[in-house]
Amino acid sequence: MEEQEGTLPQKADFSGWYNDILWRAEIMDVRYPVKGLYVWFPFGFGIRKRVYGILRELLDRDHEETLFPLLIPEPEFMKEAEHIKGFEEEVYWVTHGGTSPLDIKLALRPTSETAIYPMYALWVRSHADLPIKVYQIVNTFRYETKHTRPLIRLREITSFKEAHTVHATWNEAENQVEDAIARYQEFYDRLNIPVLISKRPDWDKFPGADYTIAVDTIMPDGRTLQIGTVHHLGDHFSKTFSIQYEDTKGQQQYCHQTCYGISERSIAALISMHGDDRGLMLPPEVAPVQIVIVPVIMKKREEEVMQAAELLEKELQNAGYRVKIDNRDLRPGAKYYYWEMRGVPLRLEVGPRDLDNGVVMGVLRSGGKESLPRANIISEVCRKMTEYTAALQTRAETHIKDHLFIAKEESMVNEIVSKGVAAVHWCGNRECADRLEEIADASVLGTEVRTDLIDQSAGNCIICGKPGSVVTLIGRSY
Ligand SMILES: Nc1ncnc2c1ncn2[C@@H]1O[C@H](COS(=O)(=O)NC(=O)[C@@H](N)CS)[C@@H](O)[C@H]1O
Ligand SMILES: [Zn+2]
Repeated sequence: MEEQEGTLPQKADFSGWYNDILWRAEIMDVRYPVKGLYVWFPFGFGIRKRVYGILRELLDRDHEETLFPLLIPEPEFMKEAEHIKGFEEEVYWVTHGGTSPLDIKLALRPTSETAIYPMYALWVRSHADLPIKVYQIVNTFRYETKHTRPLIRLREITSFKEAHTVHATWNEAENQVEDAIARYQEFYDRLNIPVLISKRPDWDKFPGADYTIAVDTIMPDGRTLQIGTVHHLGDHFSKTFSIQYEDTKGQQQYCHQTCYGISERSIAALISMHGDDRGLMLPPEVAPVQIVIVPVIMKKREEEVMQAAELLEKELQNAGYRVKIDNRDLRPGAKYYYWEMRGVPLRLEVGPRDLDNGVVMGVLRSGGKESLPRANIISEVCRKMTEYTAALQTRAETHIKDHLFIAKEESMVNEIVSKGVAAVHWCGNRECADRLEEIADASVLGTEVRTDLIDQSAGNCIICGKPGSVVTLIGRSY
């Protein structure tokens, strides 16, 4: 990629920073000639590969991965009324095969319920076939009319992980919902991304679901980003698609289902959460390059330094690290800038003086310079990576604390949501929510909030004063 001119905007100008870093750190090329469709640069794809590698590791404990077709025949897509209402404005249609019009037009999956569930009706016969826990990681298509944005709001969602499970009872499906939430919490913990988990209000649940639990994070500009959702589908879809099993008494029963999804928004959150004015800051587990070695070339001892650097690279590679030596003909400062932009956790500098003293200079991307004894460099690097990950985790924890505020009265809400998420008491009726959303110019994110950061005891509705109201999150979202 051609060297980029200019400098990365300050992170305080988050929108400018975010757009700029996507190409300056070679994540996504936004120049593709279709609105809402973007191209992964190989470096960005290296991050995606490792992020989704963690997701697969967590799901593969007790799910099976598979693949369903992209194209959905109109009759199947149009079967579930609420689902259609929720997606009819967003679905793309294929109407021709070559020059001949298709007798049945085909939807590009916006999500795959109506592709998968007719097949589940064939797969499920008896109690013994349950539970089914299957997921796929595919591209899906949604004709988003709101402002599209790379990794945040795409028309082709390139990395849509969707899990679809089938159970004998509503309660078993509810247990699966809880299990999925725990898995998502574990996934975001591994990425050091702090999340707020809450139950979406009824008018904002997934079309066709009984209820939706959402995983939100707070972006640097205080707006929330929904980075995962878990839906309890009850028996809505099983009745529509006749997914039934014969129970132990020989009775035909409708199944109960869940589905839960994560997209490349997880990567938008990863970039935004940890990045700073110098670029990305990646957790070691997902960094395409974990360590960069920069040899400090002094004319007379160049040969010796390069040999030492190559030996060090070998040793670290054998220890399992993703290492690169940067021996380009560039000033050291230009090299530091280049790799800091790409979020490399640890830089090791090797110069003649370091050789004489038997040390290697270690510089963590999260800050801090320390000369490390060359003799036990492997354990030293491991120690530094642990220190680095702890720094990311601390930033994550303070980030939520710094952006979540209790609002005791209406007048406080507007100020709070301009820089974070407000926690208020809400009686649960729609009029109060509408009034609240109007005052705050924000939306009700959810109730039954899973966090120990705020006192969850009931209080008086912030709008109508009704006692026994529940703690509710209000925020401005992407
Ligand atoms: N246009 C979009 N661009 C990027 N990510 C999106 C987009 N629309 C939704 N998402 C992400 O995809 C997740 C799942 O989408 S969803 O509509 O909530 N749920 C489903 O589609 C269910 N079938 C679960 S798989 C959302 O939580 C959100 O994080
Ligand atoms: Zn009220």
